[in-house]
Amino acid sequence: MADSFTLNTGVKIPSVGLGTWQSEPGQVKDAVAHALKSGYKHIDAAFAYGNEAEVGEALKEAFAAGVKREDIFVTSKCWLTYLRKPEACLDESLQKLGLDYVDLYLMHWPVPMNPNGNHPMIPKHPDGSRDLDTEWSHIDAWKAIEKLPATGKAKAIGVSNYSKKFLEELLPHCSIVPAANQIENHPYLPQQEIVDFCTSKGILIEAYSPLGSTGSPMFNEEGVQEVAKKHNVGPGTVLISYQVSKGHVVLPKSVTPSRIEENMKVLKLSSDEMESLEKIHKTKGVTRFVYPPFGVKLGFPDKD
Ligand SMILES: NC(=O)C1=CN([C@@H]2O[C@H](COP(=O)(O)OP(=O)(O)OC[C@H]3O[C@@H](n4cnc5c(N)ncnc54)[C@H](OP(=O)(O)O)[C@@H]3O)[C@@H](O)[C@H]2O)C=CC1
Ligand SMILES: O=C[C@H](O)[C@@H](O)[C@@H](O)[C@H](O)C(=O)O
Repeated sequence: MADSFTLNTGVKIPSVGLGTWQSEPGQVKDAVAHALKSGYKHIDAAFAYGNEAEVGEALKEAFAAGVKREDIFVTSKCWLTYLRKPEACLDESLQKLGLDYVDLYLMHWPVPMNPNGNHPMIPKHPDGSRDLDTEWSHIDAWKAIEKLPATGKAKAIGVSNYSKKFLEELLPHCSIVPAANQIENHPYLPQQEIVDFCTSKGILIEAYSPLGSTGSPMFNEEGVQEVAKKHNVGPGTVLISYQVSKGHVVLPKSVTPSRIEENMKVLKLSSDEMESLEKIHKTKGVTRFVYPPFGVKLGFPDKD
């Protein structure tokens, strides 16, 4: 199975990366340290996760112990209240991570939010709805992000949570085609439409919430369990291997040492097994586990 894929910049990206969303301060440093000791070469971080300083502590210790910066692939993401000035968000992330550059920098969602609202991260209107920056489009945001590779602070740039509809809007305006689109992906949400579109444009898919997010609900799916039984592995290994078999980077999150190790295991699944996993959503229905209430249509067929 592929240990890495190649971005449209020509740079390799390790196929499995450690997720860090909701990895609590007090736990995330140990999780990243354990992952790096166990052989992970890829960490998925974000400004919005509020834990990049601890991720940075683990990286710093690993580098001091002999791990080379150039052997680790680090992703961060520009938060939505910074989409008018992404370099400022990147600078804050770099400072916290203790790095001079990230390997990949993503627009977290194509939804600019008011940078001068009542909260630095999730500004809201008095009625509780999210306070969006309606004068700044996701295309304006991408144009600002396109300036970052020239600074040397982001080796590659990409997007996250882009539907086919939004990418079709964006691509005609791009000087740099996004290197990746990080989207939710698992057998209840294969998103084949956006996957095929990205593949046709040379945009690599990164699968987030591959286990179904918090509490790994996809572990309960019988179709996944059946394949797991055949290989005498846990359902997580099947869910992770499913993504790598599809040519996707996969980003399982865990703060539990044994799970962090388990999640590195990638199996070759047969075409029959892949077919059975691909079919699950047709009978069990489509489920999207991560969909914040932005109050805008993001163009995903299951949400329109
Ligand atoms: N771009 C975006 O908008 C988004 C990006 N992401 C990225 O993708 C990553 C992964 O997605 P996420 O939503 O965190 O969810 P995951 O699908 O990775 O599931 C994480 C959950 O599964 C549990 N778990 C992990 N491994 C195992 C295992 N082997 N056995 C049993 N349980 C397990 C974890 O528990 P525990 O930690 O307690 O072990 C946690 O509760 C994120 O951390 C983030 O980096 C995620 C969502 C949105
Ligand atoms: O990466 C993880 C997710 O996208 C997360 O950052 C968002 O869902 C955020 O909590 C929000 O409410 O908008």
